Amino acid sequence: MTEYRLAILDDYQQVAGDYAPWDSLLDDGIKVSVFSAPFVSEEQAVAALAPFDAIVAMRERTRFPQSVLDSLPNLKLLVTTGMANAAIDLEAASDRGIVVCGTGGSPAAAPELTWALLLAFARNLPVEENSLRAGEWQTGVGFELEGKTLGIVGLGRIGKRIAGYAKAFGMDVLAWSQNLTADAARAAGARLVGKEELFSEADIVTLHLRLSERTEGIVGSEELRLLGPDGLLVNTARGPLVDEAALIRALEEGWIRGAALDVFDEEPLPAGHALLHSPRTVLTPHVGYVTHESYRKFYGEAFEDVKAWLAGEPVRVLNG
Ligand SMILES: NC(=O)c1ccc[n+]([C@@H]2O[C@H](COP(=O)([O-])OP(=O)(O)OC[C@H]3O[C@@H](n4cnc5c(N)ncnc54)[C@H](O)[C@@H]3O)[C@@H](O)[C@H]2O)c1
Ligand SMILES: O=C(O)[C@H](O)CO
Repeated sequence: MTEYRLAILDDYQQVAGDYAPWDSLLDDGIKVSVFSAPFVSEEQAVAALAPFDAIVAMRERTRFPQSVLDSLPNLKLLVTTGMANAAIDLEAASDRGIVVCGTGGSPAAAPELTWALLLAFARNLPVEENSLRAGEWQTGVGFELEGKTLGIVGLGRIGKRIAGYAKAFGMDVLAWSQNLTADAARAAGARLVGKEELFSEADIVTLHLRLSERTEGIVGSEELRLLGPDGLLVNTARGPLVDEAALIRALEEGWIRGAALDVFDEEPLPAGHALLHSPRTVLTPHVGYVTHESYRKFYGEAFEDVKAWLAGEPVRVLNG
């Protein structure tokens, strides 16, 4: 039996072992090593991962550009969680004959976190909780969602669910993205408007676009000024959709009421970062997908991918 080496990059919550019996792969001739700390540089990743034939990489923390892939001479299988991972150069992997696989995810995880952030901001939950623990009773005054207007930027899988939640809360729903049609917006319970109208009319704007050259920096000073001093920006999609310097300025100078954010330009968010100290932010550390249900899918299906690949059976190939 050929012996393979599998690396599991378990550098988020270190829970891979709770969701799949990795050690049992030894019976199939696979020796498993688990890495629980992130590789902060390409050099570190290459030095640690060069001996491995297969890698399971949790989301996008470890980057696999061409330079890294070309330096992993044994690599034949790369499994990422979810069906898209912008940190992997799929073309370079194909050129090297590396099979890249994905897994499903839990569709409710990110929408529910988005709604939790929105409600937490609206009702000052972090402030109320901190002050209660510090011995105070009732600190701020919140606002209600019913009757407010929500602007959704990107009406894909997550944006559509958010439109449904907003309707259930009695909100008016506007939507915009570069390729959204009026019919698709209507089918989701939203009204298609222009970008400018969305930012000027909405009380809350929530971003649900994929990040690409087309969408990077899609929210800048102009949009933040249109959102206005009562407006809230929510971003659980990707940090670079927003011009972060403009956002910091908007928060410092009160162009907007605040921002509820799960994603950032640089992750983990560096100590001392301006967003950490703003009284106008509610923040979570990129945990939109971090639920037992997601992890069961991520690791369970990654395990199945490895087993299927070993058996020469079809796998969920991303670069096929
Ligand atoms: N915070 C988290 O943990 C978390 C969890 C899951 C998803 N996300 C992010 O949420 C966002 C929305 O996810 P989704 O599953 O709804 O996405 P989706 O694939 O359904 O697409 C969402 C929107 O992005 C647009 N889009 C698709 N490909 C694009 C491209 N190449 N360039 C520009 N726009 C493109 C689509 O037209 C649509 O409007 C993504 O950025 C995703 O990475 C974050
Ligand atoms: O897009 C996703 O699946 C999450 O943001 C994790 O990277």
